[in-house]
Amino acid sequence: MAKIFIDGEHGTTGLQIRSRLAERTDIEIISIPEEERRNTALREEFLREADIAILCLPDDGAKEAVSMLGVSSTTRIIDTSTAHRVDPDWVYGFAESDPERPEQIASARFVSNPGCYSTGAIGILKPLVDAALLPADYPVSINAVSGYTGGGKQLIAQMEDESRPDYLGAPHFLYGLTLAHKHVPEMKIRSGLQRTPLFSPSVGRFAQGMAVQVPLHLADLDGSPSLRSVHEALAEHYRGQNIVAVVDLDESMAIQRLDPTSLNGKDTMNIYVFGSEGGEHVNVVAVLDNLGKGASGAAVQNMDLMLGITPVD
Ligand SMILES: NC(=O)C1=CN([C@@H]2O[C@H](COP(=O)(O)OP(=O)(O)OC[C@H]3O[C@@H](n4cnc5c(N)ncnc54)[C@H](OP(=O)(O)O)[C@@H]3O)[C@@H](O)[C@H]2O)C=CC1
Ligand SMILES: CC(=O)N[C@@H](CCC(=O)OP(=O)(O)O)C(=O)O
Repeated sequence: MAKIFIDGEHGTTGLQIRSRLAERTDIEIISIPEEERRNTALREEFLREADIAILCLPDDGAKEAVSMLGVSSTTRIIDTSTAHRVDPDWVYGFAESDPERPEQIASARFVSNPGCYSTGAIGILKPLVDAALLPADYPVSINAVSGYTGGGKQLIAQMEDESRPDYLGAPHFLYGLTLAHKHVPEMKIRSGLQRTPLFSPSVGRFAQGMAVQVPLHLADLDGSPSLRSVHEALAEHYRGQNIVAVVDLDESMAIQRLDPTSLNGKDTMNIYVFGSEGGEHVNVVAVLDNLGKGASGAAVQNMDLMLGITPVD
């Protein structure tokens, strides 16, 4: 039976992976006690013992775990941090990106789990670049709102604990205001863009959930496609899998308000195409749970692919 070690299992992403694996009898979880979570010697022992280590640590902790294992170890790694997401030696673990990706993940030693915002943005942008609709030098803007668990234990405490001196009382705040968020290189490279996208993130006073919007000028896309052509390209890309759904165009057209928490607790993502027939613009929006397809759900999906396990519904 494959041994799984979640390094950082007592953090936000780690706990969610743990709960997804709680009922599984086809794998063995090797678990570090919470009070020993920063015991480097014990972590190294568990990292070496595991068949797959899932790193749920900040970037520096993830890099440290990889270097502790060294090249001779056979432990396979899924890293949920940003540390290896544009590293060419790591397989980017977005299984729905292209037809070859599930097999590449299945045979990889090193898999980098996509970021939460990046899953929404790349999930919209890459299929449009691949379909030769979105020019790689298009000046893309990405606007997003995340639930506050996206900021891990630190932001959760700041949003929930009113007694803290750094308590954040805002119902919604913008950040990344200089457009230099750490996810930008990942979004650019993994979407196949040549021009750096403008990314404007924000956080709302809700724990989980996320909406990522990419508004586009139809006339500046290759071939000036219609709204329906953009929808069809996305629907075609995601045909034949059950994680990313491209919502029916007429159904999308009827939506007036979109709730970023609508997929909470699920490991799937919805993509909506908005606009008016014959209009100038298309607004493509992804909704996901930042801790589902945006992190822990995707990590479990990648683990199953690496173990050759087909999940049962
Ligand atoms: N939250 C989210 O929505 C998403 C998070 N991610 C990524 O997942 C990773 C983990 O994030 P998240 O779960 O939110 O963070 P948390 O801060 O909630 O949890 C991190 C955990 O790792 C522990 N830890 C930190 N540094 C070390 C270290 N050097 N050695 C051992 N343990 C350590 C922390 O312990 P302690 O309590 O002592 O600090 C904590 O238990 C990050 O890289 C993040 O970018 C990815 C996608 C979405
Ligand atoms: C709301 C919030 O603070 N979000 C985090 C990103 C979430 C995260 O941890 O980043 P990854 O998904 O790439 O790992 C941030 O902006 O830094």
